[in-house]
Amino acid sequence: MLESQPVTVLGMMSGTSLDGVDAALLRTDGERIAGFGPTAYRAYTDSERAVLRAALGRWPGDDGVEDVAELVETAHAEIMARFDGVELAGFHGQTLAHDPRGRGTHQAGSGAVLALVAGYPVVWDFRSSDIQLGGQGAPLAPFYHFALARHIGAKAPVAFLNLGGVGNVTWVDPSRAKPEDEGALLAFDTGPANAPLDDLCQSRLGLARDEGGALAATGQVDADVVRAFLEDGYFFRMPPKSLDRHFPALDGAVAHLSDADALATLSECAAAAVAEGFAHFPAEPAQLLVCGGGRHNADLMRRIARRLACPVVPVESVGLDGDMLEAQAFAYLAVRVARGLPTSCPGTTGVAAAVGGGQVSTP
Ligand SMILES: Nc1ncnc2c1ncn2[C@@H]1O[C@H](COP(=O)(O)OP(=O)(O)OP(=O)(O)O)[C@@H](O)[C@H]1O
Ligand SMILES: CC(=O)N[C@H]1[C@@H]2OC[C@@H](O2)[C@@H](O)[C@@H]1O[C@H](C)C(=O)O
Repeated sequence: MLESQPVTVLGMMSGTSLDGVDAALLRTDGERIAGFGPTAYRAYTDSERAVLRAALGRWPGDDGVEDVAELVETAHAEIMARFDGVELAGFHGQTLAHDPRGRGTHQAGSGAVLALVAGYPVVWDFRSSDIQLGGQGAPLAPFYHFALARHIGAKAPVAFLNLGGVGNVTWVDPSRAKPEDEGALLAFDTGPANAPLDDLCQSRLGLARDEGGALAATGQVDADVVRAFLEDGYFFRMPPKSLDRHFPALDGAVAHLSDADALATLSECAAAAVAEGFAHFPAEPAQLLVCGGGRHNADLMRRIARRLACPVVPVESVGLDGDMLEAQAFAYLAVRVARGLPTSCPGTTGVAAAVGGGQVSTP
């Protein structure tokens, strides 16, 4: 176990949007944030992304999964080589499938391989033990959100929203001493966010995304589609709850619409899902701090803000880096795992009691 002194830890996240690997250095003792360090991004090439996309929904042992793991490890080894002075790393891996109450969760890539390549310990497989103990295995960033809320000096409850391929929110009461204390955190996945937008851009337009939401902003929302979407059972479940990247209720839902109308409608669905999530919060947050690539989508941000009473602002407004926050989260969680501290609790994943998830692999 590490001493309770800050260490220099590298966090790496390859998210459900399949855009690339984010990496960030953090100085932390796993409780307080002592400082932020350099960051790096390694985009997947079009052909790598096609391989990842084709592997979505696959489980360990399925055809081709070992090749995907190797692709993920190679991309991460490349980004690790760009950092000096790293004492420990947190490696999330690439989620290919997530079914917490069924087959479990599958993050491709081995931290044991990366520890050998890098020559320092790597913490990985963050989600399995939470699921084994009855939790959702996601979201895991909330313990880091708690540390951030205290780091920015929040005095009243605030909420973080990550707009990745999937959306997830964390309501934080910064007056509690520890993240696992009752009432400190409530977190869950809100619903699909950018993934359906990207998938539509890819399949209809051959584009990776709708830059800034420009095309969606010119479209008309089909309110019937949004209404039907909100009738999905997911929105009637009490949190904590988590999602796979694939949200079946949206399959074919906008097939009858023009490109612009389809994007506007999917964007409105993502915003409506966030607003539905707000209804579960114990109290209105002072502000909604948004991270993840979706905060660059002005159309989506406008739609979310229109549906909420509190200010909706990018995390940059409180001095944080919204593109690297999840990578930092896995750096922070890695130190917690190394120190034997919990990384999830009933309020974040629904696990029966606070638990630390993750394996530590040494070179
Ligand atoms: N300028 C932009 N305009 C529109 N969308 C954008 C922009 N920049 C990023 N995005 C979208 O943000 C997403 C990437 O965000 P991010 O890297 O936070 O997601 P992720 O970490 O892969 O996903 P998750 O958090 O679900 O694991 C992509 O879906 C991309 O289309
Ligand atoms: C299984 C999985 O990879 N889930 C991701 C995904 O992307 C966003 C949302 O769904 C969240 O639950 C989670 O990632 C973040 C980093 C988390 O665990 O907090």
